Amino acid sequence: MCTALSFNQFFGRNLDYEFSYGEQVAVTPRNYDFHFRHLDKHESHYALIGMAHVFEEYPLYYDAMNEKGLGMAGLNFIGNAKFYEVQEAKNNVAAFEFIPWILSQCASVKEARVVLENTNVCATPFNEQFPVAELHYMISDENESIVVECMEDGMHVYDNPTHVLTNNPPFPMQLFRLNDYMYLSNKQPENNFGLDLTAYSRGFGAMGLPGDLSSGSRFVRVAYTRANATSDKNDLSQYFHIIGSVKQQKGLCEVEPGKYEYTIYTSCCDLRNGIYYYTTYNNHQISGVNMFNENLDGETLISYPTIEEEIIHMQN
Ligand SMILES: C[C@H](CCC(=O)NCCS(=O)(=O)O)[C@H]1CC[C@H]2[C@@H]3CC[C@@H]4C[C@H](O)CC[C@]4(C)[C@H]3C[C@H](O)[C@]12C
Repeated sequence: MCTALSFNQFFGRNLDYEFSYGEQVAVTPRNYDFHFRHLDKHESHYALIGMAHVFEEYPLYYDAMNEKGLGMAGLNFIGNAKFYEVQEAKNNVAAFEFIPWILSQCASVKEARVVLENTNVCATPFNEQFPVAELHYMISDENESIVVECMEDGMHVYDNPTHVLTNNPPFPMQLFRLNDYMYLSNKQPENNFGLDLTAYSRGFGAMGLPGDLSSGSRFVRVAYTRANATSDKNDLSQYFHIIGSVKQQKGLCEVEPGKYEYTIYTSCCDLRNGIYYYTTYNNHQISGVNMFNENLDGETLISYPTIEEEIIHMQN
């Protein structure tokens, strides 16, 4: 399972899975040619930074942002995602090209909405080794988030006032479930029993907040956490705490005998400053790659391997 989060200028996700495809922080400069499969288009575009599986110098992005401060992440949407046949009147974009397509030309969610109207996301696989991944997407800038779900009955674009996304079921059902939890509160509850009862510890107001790892429960938990989290000059730290409310510890979700889904990495794009921060399961220290420290006018991909070993700052 995965979770995406946008919190003020910070945007990113937990990547939860039972194995890693081998990913790197990849910077795509403005003159890199994406060779869009169904489009005859090679022009200079916005530069991108994000987490990608790099295959023969091509970045298969999982989540990324561009130099204008727009972010986009793909999360599993198994059994519900459906991509389409090539359609003449539209811009045909393979599902694996969807993140580059949006981020290379849109500076805001508002602009992305316009481009989406004319986009047909196609079921063209990258190659035989990588069949089409069944994903849905969150797109955010500093102010707004939307969710894009390509399904049997067409492409849906939803406003996302929660600024979070998990996996199944479809987004409107996730949102509806919040109705069941509107009583959750950061304050102590009132006693409605007419009996002599006491709230004998702090934190009673959120009793009933789902604690399990299912997608629907993570949605409620992270939406509640984000809705109540305070914001100050330490928002980067706060971002990691909010998304940390739904991280997956190895061993808690067995997907086949002896194989466990866990949070492989957590990313955090600083949309204002072009810095891609991340932590990995075994390295709690935040690492960062600043796209503006690279030559963004180049043509070749720049990538940094993720740091997987714990780095501890010893003080004596
Ligand atoms: C497995 C991940 C989702 C994790 C998740 O959501 N876990 C919930 C589990 S649960 O389903 O809810 O139980 C997803 C997220 C992004 C994906 C890559 C996107 C680029 C590329 C697209 C190609 O077409 C196929 C290969 C490719 C490298 C993809 C591999 C894999 O598919 C990635 C990593």
